[in-house]
Amino acid sequence: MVKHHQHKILDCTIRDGGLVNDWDFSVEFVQDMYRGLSAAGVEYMEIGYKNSEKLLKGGASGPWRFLNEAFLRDVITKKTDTKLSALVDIGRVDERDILPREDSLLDLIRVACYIKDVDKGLELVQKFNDMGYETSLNIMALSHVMENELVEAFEEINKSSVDVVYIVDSYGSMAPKDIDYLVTKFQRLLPEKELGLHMHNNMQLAFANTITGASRGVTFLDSSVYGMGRAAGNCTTELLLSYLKGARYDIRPVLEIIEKHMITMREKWDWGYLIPYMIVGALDEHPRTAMAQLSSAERNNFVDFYDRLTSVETVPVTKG
Ligand SMILES: C[C@H](O)CC(=O)C(=O)O
Repeated sequence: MVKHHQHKILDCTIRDGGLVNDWDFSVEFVQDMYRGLSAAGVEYMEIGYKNSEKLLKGGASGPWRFLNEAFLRDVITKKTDTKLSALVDIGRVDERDILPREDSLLDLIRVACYIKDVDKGLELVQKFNDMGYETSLNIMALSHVMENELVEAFEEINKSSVDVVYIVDSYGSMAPKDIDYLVTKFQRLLPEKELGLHMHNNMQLAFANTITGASRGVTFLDSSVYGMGRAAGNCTTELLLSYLKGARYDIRPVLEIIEKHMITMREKWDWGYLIPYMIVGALDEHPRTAMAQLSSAERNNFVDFYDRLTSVETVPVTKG
């Protein structure tokens, strides 16, 4: 078994799960989630996005997409040892919306970016660090990143103040051998940074990938309760808690959240093991086509969907 004490579980159900249901979570659910994760010993809960409504052509989304500090104080009336984090996207966050850490309930701000925007991501990181926050840089879609792009990014990251650098498998296409390879590379080239893993479950490997990273010394481990996250979802919090065990963790409060809230949610919204998500994971592609397929009348025409994605006319041109 992996020693648990160096790891920090970061549960991102509200943030990543919000991509499934347009952040249609009740306050009661989020409060139960925070209480349950705290009782379970989970170190961080990501309570949403801190993007700016002004910078996004919104649609109707719940408040967890554009977190507001006053609202947050009404929801989280008693802060526990479980720290709170929020995610921001490059170009979608208005830094003026972010209070200094001492005036905020948030502890950690995570900056999501693609490899081409690492410089912009690090500028934001610097600002948030200066405001007193813990920070992470989450490099998305790593399965599409070229070696030379990574090496260039590492040079900038090494010079930066970022605390944690995340390996993100946005397309859920990675396997444990890829995690081995990437973690070894990140550890060698970013010796002073803590590492994190955010895995999607298209190939049903998110848990295997996460514990592979944990056994290699990755400290920040993302998960979501009942795997609720975009498309095939994430490594599940309950599996991670059971596997890492130790005195600090207790799975029971998380089972309570699932029983009370998430069985009905799973009936209402699609996430998890669905064939179109498996297909895009196997093809190492963004899940948007699978999400569109599942919202259409042809949702179960798997063969046609597969043929469309693999026919020569529709195969995207790859770089290099
Ligand atoms: C940066 C986040 O981890 C974004 C995300 O969920 C992704 O899969 O990409």
